[in-house]
Amino acid sequence: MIRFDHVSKLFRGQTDPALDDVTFEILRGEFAFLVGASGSGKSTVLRHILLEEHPTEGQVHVLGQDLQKISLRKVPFYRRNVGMVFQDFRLLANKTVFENVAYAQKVIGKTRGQIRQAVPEVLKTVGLQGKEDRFPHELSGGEQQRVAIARAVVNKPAILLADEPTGNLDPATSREIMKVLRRINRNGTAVVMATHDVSIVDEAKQRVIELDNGAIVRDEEIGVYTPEIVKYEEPEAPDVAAEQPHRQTIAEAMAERVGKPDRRGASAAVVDSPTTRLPEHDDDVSDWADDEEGSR
Ligand SMILES: Nc1ncnc2c1ncn2[C@@H]1O[C@H](COP(=O)(O)OP(=O)(O)OP(=O)(O)O)[C@@H](O)[C@H]1O
Repeated sequence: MIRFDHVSKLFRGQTDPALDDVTFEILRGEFAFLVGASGSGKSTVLRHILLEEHPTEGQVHVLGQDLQKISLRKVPFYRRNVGMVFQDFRLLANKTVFENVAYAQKVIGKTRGQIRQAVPEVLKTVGLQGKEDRFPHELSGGEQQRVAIARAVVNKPAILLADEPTGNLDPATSREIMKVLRRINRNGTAVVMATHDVSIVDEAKQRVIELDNGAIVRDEEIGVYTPEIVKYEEPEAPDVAAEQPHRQTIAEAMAERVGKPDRRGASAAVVDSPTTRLPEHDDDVSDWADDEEGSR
């Protein structure tokens, strides 16, 4: 559905690439987080998917199309498949909730009847029923973001891109917005979300792709924001006794002197000796156990 093949991006006038040999694939209906420090390249990845940037090297395929081959004329049609939400909502201040969402339908030529059906439906999905006539300044931040999400998905795009959608919201409101995004994802829309929100990522248990200086350094099917650092542990002290070369016991030395009896005889002869070593074979161990028992 979304495939980056060795994508590098060097912005004009820059010496370091914003994307450095980035390769990944996001499947239909997947939910993936993009994480990484500020400037690591998350927004640049999203802007490539939205066809706002072109790679310096490599290819981006979305919905089976090589984006480099889409003619300028077809870009608006392509973008209907990709909804986008931002940290700062970007609503039209002089339009109501209904009008903000309806606008996305109007520009692609939907009829009034279609709009009258689709807008209330999507406002219900994002939990804004009853607030159709409010203006953005009459809404909380979380509600404004719900409007922005409704506007982004009203045309039923296959992909929803979200660039820090919870960046301006408190933790409880962020969680609510996450629920809305998960609901949209469950309805079949792939969601790619760039975020710095540690608890949102940790709680979601979804795919996590981490960028560092434009390169992918981690891609986990079910990831967290920061993987646990593996603690360094001192290696266990070696088992000195086990590593010592075989030292002849008194019994063995005596046995050697009087001819060569079997090992059982030798062991049995020195059962109380403090210098006796444990026998090396299983049959010898059971013999030892019997002898120990008997000597107590
Ligand atoms: N239009 C541009 N011209 C030049 N450099 C740019 C441009 N857009 C982005 N960059 C640079 O590319 C790098 C990646 O930026 P990007 O915005 O993708 O990072 P990010 O991970 O989204 O950061 P943040 O978390 O702060 O949003 C940065 O070094 C940035 O300065």
